[in-house]
Amino acid sequence: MAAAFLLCPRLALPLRRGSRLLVSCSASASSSDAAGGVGFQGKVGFLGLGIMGAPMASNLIKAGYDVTVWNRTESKCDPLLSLGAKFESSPAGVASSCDVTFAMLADPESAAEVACGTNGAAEGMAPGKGYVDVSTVDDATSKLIGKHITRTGASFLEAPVSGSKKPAEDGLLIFLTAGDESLYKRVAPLLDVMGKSRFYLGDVGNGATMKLVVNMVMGSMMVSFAEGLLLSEKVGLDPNTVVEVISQGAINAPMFSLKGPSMVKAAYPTAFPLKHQQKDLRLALALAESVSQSIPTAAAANELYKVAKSLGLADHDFSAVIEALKAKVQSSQQ
Ligand SMILES: NC(=O)C1=CN([C@@H]2O[C@H](COP(=O)(O)OP(=O)(O)OC[C@H]3O[C@@H](n4cnc5c(N)ncnc54)[C@H](OP(=O)(O)O)[C@@H]3O)[C@@H](O)[C@H]2O)C=CC1
Ligand SMILES: O=CCCC(=O)O
Repeated sequence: MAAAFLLCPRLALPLRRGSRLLVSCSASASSSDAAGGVGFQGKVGFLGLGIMGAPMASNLIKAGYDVTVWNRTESKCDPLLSLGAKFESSPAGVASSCDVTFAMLADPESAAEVACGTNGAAEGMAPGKGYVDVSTVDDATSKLIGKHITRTGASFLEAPVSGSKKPAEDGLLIFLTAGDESLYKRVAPLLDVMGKSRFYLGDVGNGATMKLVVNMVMGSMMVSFAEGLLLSEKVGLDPNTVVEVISQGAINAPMFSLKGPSMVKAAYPTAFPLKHQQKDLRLALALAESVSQSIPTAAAANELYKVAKSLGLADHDFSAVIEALKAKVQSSQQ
């Protein structure tokens, strides 16, 4: 059914328009966007300048937007300020001085604190403004944040992202949005600066849930890959060849080709911190529990990420989970 597909110009891939999903893709911030709007007019706030937030905000500044930033550790604002960003000393200050404010925080606790706490973004919100939370959280947290924002008269959109540090730097993220559809359309030009595609998934909670499902799969895939690399070494194969063979076959995934060579060298330069992957598995397990769904593979993977954290690897890349497997092998040999 040719009519069911859109062609994404940046990917040259067919994208399916499902009955509930609106999948859009557009090439630049200033061009007309696929939702029918024009480039975003107004001031943009950005809260949370970690591995993901810093390059996302940086891309907005480079695209010519008027961006105001805040980060708990203030010094992380400096590189953005040298690119031309403005600074506010609290999330409330950013929200009150901007038309739309994005937030990219570590976890449910920090996302809720920054949005709803003292001097939080909600204190600076008002009718006509928008809040877009791009952090990975659970649906209950997203709904809580949405409630605090919308009771000020402002609009709320959740928009967690697929894609890691490099796609964030390259403006190639995938946005999983849900919530206020008119805010979605309004910020589409901004999403298109930071990403290569965007999904609108309906009610608040659907974006958060979609993100957890995707990261649950990713966390388990990484553990399985790590097991394969270790097993190959144990039986006398070259794990580099395993990476190469996998890259040419049906189970090829960019993640394996990207992380495999450094995993073989026991190097884990952080793109996606292991502590965040474990957080996502923990949240996915709670999600599964809420609907009495069994996810035994993800549960086993979660245990390994917990072991890796206890080994001091929380801030390493999540591929460092292979070290938890190595530790298990060592302890079983003693
Ligand atoms: N890295 C990745 O590949 C991806 C990450 N994500 C998700 O995006 C989010 C951010 O990830 P990432 O940038 O990697 O994480 P980082 O750990 O690099 O950054 C976390 C950010 O949250 C802030 N923060 C943490 N705790 C608090 C708090 N209590 N109050 C205020 N601010 C706080 C940090 O501030 P400070 O600088 O002061 O510590 C920092 O700005 C997470 O939800 C993650 O799961 C999604 C897709 C990919
Ligand atoms: O949440 C992190 C996702 C990382 C990725 O999609 O590569």
